[in-house]
Amino acid sequence: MTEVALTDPTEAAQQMEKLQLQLQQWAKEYYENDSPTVEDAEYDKVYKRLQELEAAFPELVNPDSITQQVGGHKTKSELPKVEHDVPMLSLGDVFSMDELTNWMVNTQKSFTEELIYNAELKIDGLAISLVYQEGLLVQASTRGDGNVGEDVTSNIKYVDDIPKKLSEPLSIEVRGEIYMPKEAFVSLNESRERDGLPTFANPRNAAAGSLRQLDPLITKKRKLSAFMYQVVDAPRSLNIKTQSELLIRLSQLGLPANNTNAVVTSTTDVENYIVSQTNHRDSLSYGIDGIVIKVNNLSFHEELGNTVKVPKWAIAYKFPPEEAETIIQGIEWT
Ligand SMILES: NC(=O)c1c(N)nc(OC2CCCC2)nc1O[C@@H]1CCC[C@@H]1O
Repeated sequence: MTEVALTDPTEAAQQMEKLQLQLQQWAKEYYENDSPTVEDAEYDKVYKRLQELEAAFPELVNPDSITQQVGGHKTKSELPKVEHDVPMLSLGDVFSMDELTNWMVNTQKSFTEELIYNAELKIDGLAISLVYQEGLLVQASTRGDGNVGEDVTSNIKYVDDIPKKLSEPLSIEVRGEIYMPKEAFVSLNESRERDGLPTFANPRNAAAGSLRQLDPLITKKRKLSAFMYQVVDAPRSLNIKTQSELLIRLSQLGLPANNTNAVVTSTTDVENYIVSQTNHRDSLSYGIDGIVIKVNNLSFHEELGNTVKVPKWAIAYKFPPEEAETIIQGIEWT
């Protein structure tokens, strides 16, 4: 729509107030939920319109306007798109031991030999794909919708954990989770409070918001880390047979892999692992939102296959949402 040139200051003030509130709402969605409801282009258009009105009526500019905050507005991240040759799947969820047991019983049905599982912490971050050619990192991309993600190659070089060069000249695609350590999250939000900027709702959103930046120097200022847990077509590309071996191999290559996994067979083993890791959760320097149980034998992954969105050979046991400190704990028992 062509904007009508406003001449009446009262009308201009009302329009500026309306645009200001709209932009603040969109910025909040982007920062706090990492789930913007508008395309970047729409945000830019409204932002520019507010700037035009502020230029035409400088006496009406609101000092709290999003245009007046240093870096307050979103950097428009129209990152280039990357198509994933092998879709980056999500994970099916279960929320109780009963459901998890049912899943394990069902999965076992497809095999005569007793299945062995690899239990892993479910890192609360965002999934990433890293393409190495002859050992050199050539591309990094986010999962996106599973088929198309965003190219974050220029930002990933500021994630210290991720090597630019593997210890062997391998050409592989490695996948894992980018996360923001708990401490980095707290200090980032403290500095944003000080600067009057919107804070991030949780470390996962902070990691997503920090990685998916058009300006790599913003990513550079944010402390991001990573744990890798998959190599596409590992049996052929690495001659690896199990998930637990894969995690060891990733470390040997110089990639960050989480070593608190456990090779388990029975539901009792799984339950013991879940209980022990739940107790250990608060002492971790990073957020976890559950436990991932995977069939350890990689050749069975092909046999079990995937649905459109999730693998049939893995499941996520999700922790109950963290209770805010319950009142009881806050009461000084006399
Ligand atoms: N967040 C994690 O710690 C994690 C993990 N330890 N292992 C996997 O295995 C993948 C392999 C194929 C599908 C799931 N996925 C994880 O996170 C997923 C990635 C995308 C959605 C979940 O966050």
